[in-house]
Amino acid sequence: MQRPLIIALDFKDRNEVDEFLSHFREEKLFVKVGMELFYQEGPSIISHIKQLGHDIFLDLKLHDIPNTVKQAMRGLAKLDVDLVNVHAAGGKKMMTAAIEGLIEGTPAGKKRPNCIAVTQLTSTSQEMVQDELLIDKNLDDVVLHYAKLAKESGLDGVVCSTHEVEMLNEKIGDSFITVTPGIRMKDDSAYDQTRIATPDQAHELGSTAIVVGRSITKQQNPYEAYLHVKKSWEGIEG
Ligand SMILES: O=C(O)c1cc(=O)[nH]c(=O)n1[C@@H]1O[C@H](COP(=O)(O)O)[C@@H](O)[C@H]1O
Repeated sequence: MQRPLIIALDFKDRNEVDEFLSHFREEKLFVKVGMELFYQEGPSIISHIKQLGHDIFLDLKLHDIPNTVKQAMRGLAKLDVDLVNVHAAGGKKMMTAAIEGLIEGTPAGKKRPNCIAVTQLTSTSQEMVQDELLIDKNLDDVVLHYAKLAKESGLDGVVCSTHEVEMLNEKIGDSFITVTPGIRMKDDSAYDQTRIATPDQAHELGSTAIVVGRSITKQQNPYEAYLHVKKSWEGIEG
């Protein structure tokens, strides 16, 4: 992966997507389709965006018994997306099954989508890990453990916060993909995110890719906001 800036298309329908993408003229983008949009529009939204020439991260965060995840991934592999994900909390058997499903479902001659595992959501704090998930460990240790499980299961990388990237690059190696949401420009509201960072911090710390939603999509001028985030991510501006 060439260190993409992934825009989260967290919109309610195709009309909102088209309106948003109309600001971008000829630019080739890497976009993320998540639950909000996919549950409403279904697979046709993927072919629609593909026809426009953009790369796609299909973010459905699969988390179920191994067989269900395997069969679901067989289907998703046929959609010709570039990146999919699961929750690492589903365990090694589930993650291995996800890869098997992707391999089986990928049409001959095509490359299977990369598959990454969510370690701990960027909305999760140390307090939540202890008080709600009842995991009596440091959040960093939990992220590292889940990342190791993902690696052992044959996945291509993880979703984590920017704050864990240096540790993962050091302990697992920087060819393991780290996709980091929770990205905010300096003065933006964090909203529901907890472990946040600016794009230039993500650049400095070595994220493979950043995922940016509201700091672009909810701005008055999304194209300007995108250019601003992009410069920061490329280390050109803070
Ligand atoms: O898998 C994800 O993309 C994801 C994982 C995670 O830990 N945190 C997280 O925010 N995301 C997604 O990244 C996007 C972040 O959006 P903003 O908070 O608006 O920038 C949303 O679409 C989330 O679903």
